[in-house]
Amino acid sequence: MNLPSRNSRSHKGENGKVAVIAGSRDYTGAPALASKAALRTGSDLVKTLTSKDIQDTVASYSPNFIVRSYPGCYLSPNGVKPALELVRWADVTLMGPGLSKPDTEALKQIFQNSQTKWVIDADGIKPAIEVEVSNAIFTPHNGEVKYITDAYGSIESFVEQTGNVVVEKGSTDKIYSKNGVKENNTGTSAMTVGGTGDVLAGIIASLISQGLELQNAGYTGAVINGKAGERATETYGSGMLATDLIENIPGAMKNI
Ligand SMILES: NC(=O)C1=CN([C@@H]2O[C@H](COP(=O)(O)OP(=O)(O)OC[C@H]3O[C@@H](n4cnc5c(N)ncnc54)[C@H](O)[C@@H]3O)[C@@H](O)[C@H]2O)[C@@H](O)CC1
Ligand SMILES: Nc1ncnc2c1ncn2[C@@H]1O[C@H](COP(=O)(O)OP(=O)(O)O)[C@@H](O)[C@H]1O
Ligand SMILES: [Mg+2]
Repeated sequence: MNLPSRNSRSHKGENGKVAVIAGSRDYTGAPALASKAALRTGSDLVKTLTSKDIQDTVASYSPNFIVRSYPGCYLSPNGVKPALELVRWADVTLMGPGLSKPDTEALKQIFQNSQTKWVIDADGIKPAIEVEVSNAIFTPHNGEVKYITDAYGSIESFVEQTGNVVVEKGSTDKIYSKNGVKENNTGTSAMTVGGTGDVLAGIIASLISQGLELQNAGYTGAVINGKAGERATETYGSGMLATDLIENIPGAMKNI
């Protein structure tokens, strides 16, 4: 499995710049979980864009975070400009975790006015499909897959027609791309705890920011997430939290 490599003469930002557009009044954890997971996977810089009402809350979770905001409690039209600026800065943008009730038109405008690589999760999935976003990895759980199958009949025809990659999450993750389907069986049932999908999305975004191709980032990310979950379950059993999983990402990466 090829992981990102770091040369000794790299400078700040060279090992990946990730934008995370996530969170809302309803979910303050998701942006932090995804952002910290991206840093722990090795990206140099992660900038998190969220709603003003939770900006200080998210920033308070770690001095490693760079948190920007748009006015209000949910993504709305006045979030489009800051989002487009952040997308231009980043190597890859993660869109979706915790957005809850984003203004769909604003979300679509961000997708349609950006040329970048995307990781699209949770509340970003349905709008992204509706505007036919490309150059993207989608990370639906079993409930969110319906947005893809309702629109394209099957995940296989979605990836065939769009060239996108899909990580269908579950006890066995299935990674679909034009080259077929790969399975990941790592992980434990303790990973059904809330937030492990937000973590996976951050891991995958980080791997893309460090140079991995979409399909490889999807599969490698799922393996890292599962291995980190196994390590955290050894310590905490079914009391494992998504934050415990994040702290086990570096150890998991060393052993795959
Ligand atoms: N600490 C936090 O801030 C967290 C924020 N989260 C955010 O919460 C929002 C909703 O997340 P979820 O969709 O997980 O939670 P929900 O409970 O809102 O699930 C949405 C729908 O999907 C179904 N569903 C959920 N998980 C499923 C699965 N594995 N298989 C089949 N159906 C499933 C549910 O029954 C429901 O109908 C997302 O934006 C997510 O990013 C979650 O990741 C949990 C942690
Ligand atoms: N039984 C299980 N065994 C291993 N991994 C699991 C199991 N159930 C869920 N997962 C993993 O947990 C994560 C769940 O993602 P998701 O439902 O989006 O969580 P959340 O939205 O709460 O962050 C996925 O990475 C999935 O692979
Ligand atoms: Mg999720």
